[in-house]
Amino acid sequence: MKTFYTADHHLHHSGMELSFGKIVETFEKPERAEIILARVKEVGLGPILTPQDYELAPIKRVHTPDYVDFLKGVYEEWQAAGRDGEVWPYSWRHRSMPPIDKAPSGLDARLSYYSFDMAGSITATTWQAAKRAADTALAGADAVLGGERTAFSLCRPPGHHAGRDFFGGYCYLNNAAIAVQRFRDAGRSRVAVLDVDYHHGNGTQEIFYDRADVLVASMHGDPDFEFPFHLGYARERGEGAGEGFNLNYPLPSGTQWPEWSAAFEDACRRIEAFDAQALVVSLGVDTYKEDPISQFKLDTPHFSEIGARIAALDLPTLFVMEGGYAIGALGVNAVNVLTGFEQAG
Ligand SMILES: NCCCCCC(=O)NO
Ligand SMILES: [Zn+2]
Repeated sequence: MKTFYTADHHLHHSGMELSFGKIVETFEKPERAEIILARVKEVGLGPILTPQDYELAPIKRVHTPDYVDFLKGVYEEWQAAGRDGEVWPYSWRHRSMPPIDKAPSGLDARLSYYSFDMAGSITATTWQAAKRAADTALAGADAVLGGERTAFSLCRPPGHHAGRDFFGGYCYLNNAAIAVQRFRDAGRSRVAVLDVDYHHGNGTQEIFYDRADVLVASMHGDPDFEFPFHLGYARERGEGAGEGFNLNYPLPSGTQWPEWSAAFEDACRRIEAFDAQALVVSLGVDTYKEDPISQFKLDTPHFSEIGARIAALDLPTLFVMEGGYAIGALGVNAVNVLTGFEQAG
């Protein structure tokens, strides 16, 4: 299996985050990608390739031009406003407030307009890192389009919380969604997304919510207790032409393999029925029992089983790295999915 990776991910590193009331070192740190890369090398998964620069067109097939322009330029605006350090939004619209349909002009107002939380900041080089993560996903998609049965896009920063025009949850560009659109633009008429990350992929849901050509399935911590809180319920099944093509499997805190795998199996069967021509897996491994910010109880061998079951879908498959923060087990757990896939033959 080919792995696509770029050291440019080091260009993004938020200096802190607010976690359970304390200011801590961010859990989404560069070390994560290095640990996974080391494990890829250790098991001899296959070639490790640097993605080319795909420029902006494929990104703008998913994200709005105004949002892309905002992400590219906001750090410079921040500096021009006489500010130093990192760019942080700090206020968001409440459900009682009248909606607005275009971006305000003020810097802080636009920061709020184009985000939904302050899990991660925007540094001087975050845009470059996020853009290169999107390149990494595109390179993986092109490898699969070029005939590879599967590929691994070791993306960092992750992407599944980023919507058409908003960042949050450590995500700025939706790498998986950009890959999905790449498959669609190459003529794969139906593409499935299987999001196995512990958190609901709210961004991916939002991007494809009104579309019947992309089936999105996600099993995750129930939003009643878990980030991103505001959506991810089973009742959210898509809208318009997309009705029935969004599948949420919210699960309770403490979920163990039997319950998690039952939801996963149902999602796999729905993907089989969808008759997709390609599959994008949002590969988060924060479902692991010792993940510091998550509440599921999967164990390391289970990740191999996940990979084997995905292989049984018998689809051209792109794995796109999302979350996972248990530094000691992150590499083994993530790569177990990939070796589990390959060993299933
Ligand atoms: N305290 C912010 C938590 C962000 C969740 C990140 C993640 O792993 N999403 O999949
Ligand atoms: Zn996650």
